[in-house]
Amino acid sequence: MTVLSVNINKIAVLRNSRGGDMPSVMQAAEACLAAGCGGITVHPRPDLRHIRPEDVRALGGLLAGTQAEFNIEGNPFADARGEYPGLLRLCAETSPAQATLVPDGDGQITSDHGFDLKRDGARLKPLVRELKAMGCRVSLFMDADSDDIERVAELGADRIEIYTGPFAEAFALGDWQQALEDCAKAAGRAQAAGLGVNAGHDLNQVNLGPFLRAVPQVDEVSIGHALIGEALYDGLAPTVRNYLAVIAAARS
Ligand SMILES: CC(=O)[C@@H](O)[C@H](O)COP(=O)(O)O
Ligand SMILES: NCC(=O)COP(=O)(O)O
Repeated sequence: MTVLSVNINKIAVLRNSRGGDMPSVMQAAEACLAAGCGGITVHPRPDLRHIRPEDVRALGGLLAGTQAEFNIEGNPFADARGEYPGLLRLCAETSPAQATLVPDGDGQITSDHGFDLKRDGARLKPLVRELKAMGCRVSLFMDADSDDIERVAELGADRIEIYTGPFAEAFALGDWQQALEDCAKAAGRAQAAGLGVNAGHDLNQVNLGPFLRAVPQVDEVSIGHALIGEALYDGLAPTVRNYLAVIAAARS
């Protein structure tokens, strides 16, 4: 069954807008876990606009006592600049089940592209090795139409995360067959190369079912923006359960 990992960045955005601890990132994670999600995802960024290092550490402690997976996403190159306790240091401190490396620029509003491994492969390789030595599964954020999928395995990583933003955008416009085919092809190539397949970005309760039916290899979806938005109307636990029902229906 495809695992649902809930990205709780947006809980932190709301909290940070006032300071204090309302809404609580920890309470939100506990509610998602109690509702049956299989993991919690966070994507700390150097500007600390949402999830902060202390959140990552506290979540690491919470997740360590459960069967659920902790997935930390982020740009591993920010560590080298020493500006904040970046992805590798946070992984060393919290031992997540999975580290997902994403080639974000610091100023980006959100992630909008996967790795170009011809450019970044050589400097990613030692970082992948370092994370694997910590015991993390390593996933690389990749565009669905990338011609570098097999290279992910050569770098020693375990999975790709397909960047589903273009599919979600095409779906909203009602013309999504090509984007979906690109995702299905990327998943097939990853599987043939011995890699697992994750997917995420702008997935929601409407586009998730068609996506999963077309891409049967998907091990995990990480979903945040839409899920937290929908939870404002329906509640966090019912919304998580709605996503689990979409996944179960697509996999039945
Ligand atoms: C890699 C990815 O698609 C997500 O991690 C997404 O970028 C969430 O980060 P934000 O909440 O900062 O948009
Ligand atoms: N890896 C994708 C993720 O964690 C959530 O992305 P989004 O649902 O907030 O767009």
